[in-house]
Amino acid sequence: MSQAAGNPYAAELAAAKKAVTLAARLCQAVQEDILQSGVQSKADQSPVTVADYGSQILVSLVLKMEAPASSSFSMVAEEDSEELRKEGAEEILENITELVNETIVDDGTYSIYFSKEGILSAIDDGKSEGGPSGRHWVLDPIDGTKGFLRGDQYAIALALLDEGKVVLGVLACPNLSLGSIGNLNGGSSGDQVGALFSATIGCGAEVESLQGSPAQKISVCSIDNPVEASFFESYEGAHSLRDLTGSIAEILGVQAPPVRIDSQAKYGALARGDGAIYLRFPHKGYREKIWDHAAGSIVVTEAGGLVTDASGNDLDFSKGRFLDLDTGIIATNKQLMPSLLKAVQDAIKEQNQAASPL
Ligand SMILES: Nc1ncnc2c1ncn2[C@@H]1O[C@H](COP(=O)(O)O)[C@@H](OP(=O)(O)O)[C@H]1O
Ligand SMILES: [Mg+2]
Ligand SMILES: [Mg+2]
Ligand SMILES: [Mg+2]
Repeated sequence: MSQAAGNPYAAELAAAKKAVTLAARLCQAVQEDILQSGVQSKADQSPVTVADYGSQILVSLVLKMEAPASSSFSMVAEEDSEELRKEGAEEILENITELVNETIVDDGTYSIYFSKEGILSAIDDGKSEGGPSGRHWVLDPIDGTKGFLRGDQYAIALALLDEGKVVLGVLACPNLSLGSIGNLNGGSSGDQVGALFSATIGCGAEVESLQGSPAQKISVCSIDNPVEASFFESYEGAHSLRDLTGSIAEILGVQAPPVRIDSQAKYGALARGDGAIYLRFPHKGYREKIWDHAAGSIVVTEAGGLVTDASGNDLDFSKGRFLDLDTGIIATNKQLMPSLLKAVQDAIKEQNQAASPL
């Protein structure tokens, strides 16, 4: 049964899929011709490209045009216009404007033209604070910008929060193969690239090709012996503590080396059973943002998996732009979660003892 049947969020799901598919087209065009000159540094020194901004504008445009306006539009998104309003940013603003207008014309659905001022204000559509009441779209226009710049994995990640809960998520992964990327479920369409994952609460998770193919139900792997498991983690060493993830894997008895890829493509791959575990342990003091996990986590939970913090608590997306947790995030299937949680606690204890021996 497809997610469309009996899905209370069917219209929103259709709008979300259309939005990330159009944004993916823009991102692919930019990645093919990476505009190094178009890479900006944000105040926290993280990279942002014309494609991050362009993707954010296209997603908000499509959602405003297509999603039913049951209440006023609210979106919690990663990018804002601050850097683009600064002196010296004229050229990049010009590039974004051109890129967005060209993508809209090529697509042909909308007769809309953005001025530069229109571009700036469309980016700021994403300034909502979210929270526990009402509906809020949650967008990461390019998750894994570092992977995007390297020509590797990235995702356009869009979710819908309803009364503080994630009720829908879509993940466009333009560089992810439709076949398995792990060694667990030996996919058959390995050469085809461009995956679109989607999930709605209570309706399961699916994957289809970004080019448009019938959606197929997906589910997490059924491994219950950690020795047979493999785990995903960030490609970027700075995004997760590898000493800790290494000792968790060792305690569990995981034999396979970690699969390191960028972005929420990790959640998508986990949801279709390419690997069994996802570990993410940022350095102390790092605050996780809701757009880095909202879409990915519902894709995994609707595929039958679990996503929790390091103590086993559900992630709480109702607290605003940040996730309120100070440990890490782990995801796996229901069979492995108890032993994973124990291994996480043991590894953290070991690490704390090593840091302050009696
Ligand atoms: N020091 C850090 N620790 C953990 N995550 C970080 C980080 N610095 C940046 N990030 C986040 O890691 C995301 C990428 O995750 P991954 O490592 O799984 O590819 C980034 O998303 P963006 O690329 O959207 O900025 C960013 O939000
Ligand atoms: Mg970023
Ligand atoms: Mg991100
Ligand atoms: Mg991003």
